[in-house]
Amino acid sequence: AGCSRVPSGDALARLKSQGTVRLGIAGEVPYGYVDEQGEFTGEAPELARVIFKRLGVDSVQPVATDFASLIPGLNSQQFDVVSAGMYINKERCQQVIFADPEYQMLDSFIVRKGNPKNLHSYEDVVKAKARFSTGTGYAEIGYAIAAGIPEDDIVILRDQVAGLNAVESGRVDVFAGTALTTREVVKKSTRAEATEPFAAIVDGEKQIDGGGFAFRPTDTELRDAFNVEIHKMKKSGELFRILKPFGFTKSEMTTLTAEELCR
Ligand SMILES: CC1=N[C@H](C(=O)O)[C@@H](O)CN1
Repeated sequence: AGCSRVPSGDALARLKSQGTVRLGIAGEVPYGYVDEQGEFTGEAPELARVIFKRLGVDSVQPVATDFASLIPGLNSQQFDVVSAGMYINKERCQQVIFADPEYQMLDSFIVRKGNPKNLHSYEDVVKAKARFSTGTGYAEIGYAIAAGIPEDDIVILRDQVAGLNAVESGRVDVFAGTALTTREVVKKSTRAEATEPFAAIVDGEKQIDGGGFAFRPTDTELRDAFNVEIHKMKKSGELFRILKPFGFTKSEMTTLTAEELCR
């Protein structure tokens, strides 16, 4: 305020003086979304509310975009953090920095009821020559390619709701997403179901993903302050209490670190 100056590198001081932090979300239940009452919620925004308050930033403000635009939107200042449960991986770590993950997760498919093509893995999709889809910018694109699904055959959809519609209408056989995303979105459907969660296989290794908050590469102090809080919440059990109402299980809590997931 007034003539006091906040150094551009000090994101936390800037957010404190503004009193609000803008959270990038992708309209994905239960990670970050606006609910039927018009309330902004999700595991990541609810976690952000608690942590930023402790850091001295009182309010959070949503900025909705599609998943593929989260990293570009962060780096072009459209919001201050990505609050969408984004999987931490090597490619993304070259563009943003991550807090340690708040959860770990497997993948799953949305398929037609009864799973007529018997699809339980990316390898099954290849064998059955099934029509495969996933979301724009999703990590699952890479898992499909790693399993041998031709890149040109992958149908890229806006989000999991578009995915459900495409499966229900028979336009595609499968939509891949996080196990939690698929199990949430099929709740509204009588014509589609989610498969059991499974691990994608990349370079012969089973993939366990960890999702966390992303920050601009210059905002290391903000990221570090956020990490201090998240570690305290892991220790006390508060993290699981916040995530549980969004459908997370104990087995989806994690000790993985951003550092190891970035490798
Ligand atoms: C929470 C989430 N994670 C995956 C990813 O990070 O690419 C995608 O499935 C999109 N949504």
